Amino acid sequence: MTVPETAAIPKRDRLLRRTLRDPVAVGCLVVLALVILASLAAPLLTDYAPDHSVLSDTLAPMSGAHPLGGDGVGRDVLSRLLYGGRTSLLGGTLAALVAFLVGGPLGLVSGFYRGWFDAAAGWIINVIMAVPAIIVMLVVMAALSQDLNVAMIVLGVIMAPMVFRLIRASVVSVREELYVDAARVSGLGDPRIMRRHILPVVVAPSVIQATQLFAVAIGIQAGLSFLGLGKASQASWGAMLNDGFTNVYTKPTLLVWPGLAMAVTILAASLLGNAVRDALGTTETRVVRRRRPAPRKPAAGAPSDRLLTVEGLRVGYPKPGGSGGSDGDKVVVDGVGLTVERGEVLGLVGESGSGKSQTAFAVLGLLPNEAEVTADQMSFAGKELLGVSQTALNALRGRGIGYVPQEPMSNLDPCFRIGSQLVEPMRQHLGISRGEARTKALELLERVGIPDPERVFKSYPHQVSGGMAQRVLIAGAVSCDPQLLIADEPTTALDVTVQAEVLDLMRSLQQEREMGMILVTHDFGVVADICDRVAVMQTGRIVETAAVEKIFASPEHAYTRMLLDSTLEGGPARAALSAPLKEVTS
Ligand SMILES: Nc1ncnc2c1ncn2[C@@H]1O[C@H](COP(=O)(O)OP(=O)(O)OP(=O)(O)O)[C@@H](O)[C@H]1O
Repeated sequence: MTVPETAAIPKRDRLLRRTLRDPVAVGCLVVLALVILASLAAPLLTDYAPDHSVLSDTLAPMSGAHPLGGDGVGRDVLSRLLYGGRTSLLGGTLAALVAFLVGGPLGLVSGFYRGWFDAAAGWIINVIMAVPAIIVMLVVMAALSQDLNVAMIVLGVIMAPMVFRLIRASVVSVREELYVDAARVSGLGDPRIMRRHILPVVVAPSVIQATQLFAVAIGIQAGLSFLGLGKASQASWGAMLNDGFTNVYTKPTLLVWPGLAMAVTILAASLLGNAVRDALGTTETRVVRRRRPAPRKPAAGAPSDRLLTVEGLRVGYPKPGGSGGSDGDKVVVDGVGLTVERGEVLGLVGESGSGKSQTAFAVLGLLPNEAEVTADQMSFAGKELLGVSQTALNALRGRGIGYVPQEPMSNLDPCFRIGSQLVEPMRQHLGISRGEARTKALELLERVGIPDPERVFKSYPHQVSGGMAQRVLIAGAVSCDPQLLIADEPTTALDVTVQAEVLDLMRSLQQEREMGMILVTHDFGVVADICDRVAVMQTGRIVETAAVEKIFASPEHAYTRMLLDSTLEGGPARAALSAPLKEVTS
């Protein structure tokens, strides 16, 4: 289990540097820069004001005085082209900016928090979309202002739904990623999760959208001025097109210059957007798992060594098309009770679908929003877990309760180096400096058996093996010194030889730190290796809880016997561990 030697760690180049490697992007940037510079430098490049009209220059040919000639009313075409560029660039920028200012935050909050805010924002967005854009802009211009910039601000509001939908969809897909859940489990708060995991994913589609909106807005603004709207003193490419059409038979070149300017600007903006998207790369979406806090009873006083107390835990989901009442729920955890003492490992075993993960997620507060969670008691170290705020849960997760997931790769954010994913939760929970967190992270990586911690620290998740990634997650889970570790089938996704090593590591960490641990598994071999007590689950209920020796020696429940029989008959022999196994009798 080493980082592949051939996989040199690539530099995470800055966006600009990566974009500049694309010749198309460089060409587009040059074109846009020239258009912007020429518009800004208009007073230096021409002596004529854009609305200065000289009768004798009407339809004047190209000359030294008028390099692009005169238009239908004797104005200098070059001057109007340059000053018109200002109007178009400003209009495009205003519309895109307003669309993002309105749609961006709404999409972010809606996608992240969903619920009533999402419903209300969706309703407002639908109303905006139902509004006929051109008519509204015509009315605004006719009734309120002849200023094209005002029309562009209105256009920005009208285009905001596009931004809203794009950003909301991006946020919804990424907030359901396992690594976002993992960040939550490690106790990171919403603002930090949003900044680190959500915003980077939103940037790429936003850049494309911004360039498209910019281009569309330039086209619409030209259309408005082509119709004769806007102040007469406000030079624009659309007004130039209008003048060109009026004189299309006598001087068709009047159409060429504004048409060319618009085409080049819009094309450059669109191609630049594509190039930036390519430089940013795309993101994939993965498995869905969400969480929900639920209301419940206050915690009763807990014995001093008792870490976790769960009594009467019930998790249900509304059946599709059901009435929504608890009677119509599909119950997946039904009256579960369990306890974990300091330094104790509790195995939670059962067949697939028996409710083991749902029980673990209920304790972590990571169940989906639609889950109905109730319990007579669910407390950690005397603190109630049900019905508490997300802030309180965030403070607890990572620091009080650590979590080791089943699939290591999907629980690491592919966009960030491993080191940064270890350092952030430590800085937040332990209040230590970046340097201290880095040192601690390197020590932890070494402790979990990673041979070259410096190198792995700087690696991206795709550069390490599955077993290595699981070690990284174990290091992360114990990094803030939790009292309780919840491990959900931590070795299932690993190959057999690595499974034994990872189990060995978890056991030694648990013993050395005197952590309580819940080990979710369907493997009695794992139970024998590592657990002190076992709770056997069948169809959402715990049917038997006993010391591991007792379970193997004299299982009481028929289901436990059936599970043991199926495990012991012809099951593959497990690899030997470096630490001694628990003595079990069968
Ligand atoms: N969001 C959900 N909506 C409805 N039912 C769900 C949802 N999530 C899980 N379930 C159901 O809950 C039951 C218990 O699932 P759980 O994941 O806890 O099983 P498990 O014992 O951990 O199995 P495995 O070992 O396969 O993970 C399953 O029948 C599953 O289909």
